[in-house]
Amino acid sequence: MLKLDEVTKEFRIGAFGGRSVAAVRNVSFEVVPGEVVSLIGESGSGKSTIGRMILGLNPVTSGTITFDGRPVRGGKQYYRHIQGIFQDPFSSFNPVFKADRVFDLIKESYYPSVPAAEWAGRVAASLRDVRLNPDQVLGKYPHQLSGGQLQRLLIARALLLDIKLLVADEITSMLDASTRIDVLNLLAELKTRGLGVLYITHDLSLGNYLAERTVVLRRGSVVEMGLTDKVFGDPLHPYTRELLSAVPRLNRAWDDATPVETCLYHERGGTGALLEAEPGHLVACARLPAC
Ligand SMILES: Nc1ncnc2c1ncn2[C@@H]1O[C@H](COP(=O)(O)OP(=O)(O)OP(=O)(O)O)[C@@H](O)[C@H]1O
Repeated sequence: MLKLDEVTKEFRIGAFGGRSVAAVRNVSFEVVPGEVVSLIGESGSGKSTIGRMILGLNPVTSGTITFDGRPVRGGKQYYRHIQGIFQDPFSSFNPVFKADRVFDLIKESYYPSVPAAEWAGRVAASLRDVRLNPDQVLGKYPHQLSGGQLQRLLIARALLLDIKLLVADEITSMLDASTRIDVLNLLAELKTRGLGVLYITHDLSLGNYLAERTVVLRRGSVVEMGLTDKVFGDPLHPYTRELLSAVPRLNRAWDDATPVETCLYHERGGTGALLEAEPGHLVACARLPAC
């Protein structure tokens, strides 16, 4: 369904754009229908940049991103199948309009000929799908709804389309613990309907809870990926181990703590490409500059 092949993103920086910074380097992975893939890594590792490229909001510098075999192109038809939901639900709503205007916009763009009564029925069904009571959320302004309700409203909006892939970028990080679990359970339920989810998070426990497969990103490069059970149960890259064992410590950054001398592959002539440690479990050499 979604395939990233050697995707690199460089941003021009500096006063006249004279320098560039590589935010994402040679990243390849796939998301298939009915699967949650979690993309994890510390702040600045390139997770959101990948999400934005998939959503057609940032162009790739090199490599390809394809959806059902076709390159990402943005536009109405693309967004019929792929939707993104972001960390701060309030930023997705215009505070001067009622929150349910997001449904009107979908109707105007995609279903102009659907009669109003039928559309109201579809909206109500979609809200119930995300366990919202239409009577409690329709007709309200964004500030009258909670963050969790707004996130679910956005998922309900996506469900009104013929959605196949949801890019969920830190969508639970602003929610309280119980609402977070509700939204995660909702995502878990959606995948049973065949939806693919790219779940972007820096919170390892949430990725573990939800995802069939996990991609670990460090400084724009994939350092390890595979079945979540394998990556979490038998982490091979020192950075993954450090992430998994990390208890926040005020005076110590992850980078300082990463022991690169324990790389399993360097002595075997690792080239920077991911090596298959066991079927479906890939890991990078930890001593190479890209790591
Ligand atoms: N428009 C931009 N121009 C220049 N640099 C950018 C731009 N967007 C992102 N970057 C840089 O790219 C790198 C990756 O950023 P990105 O937002 O993808 O990281 P992230 O893993 O999502 O971080 P966080 O978890 O904090 O959101 C960072 O170094 C960031 O400063």
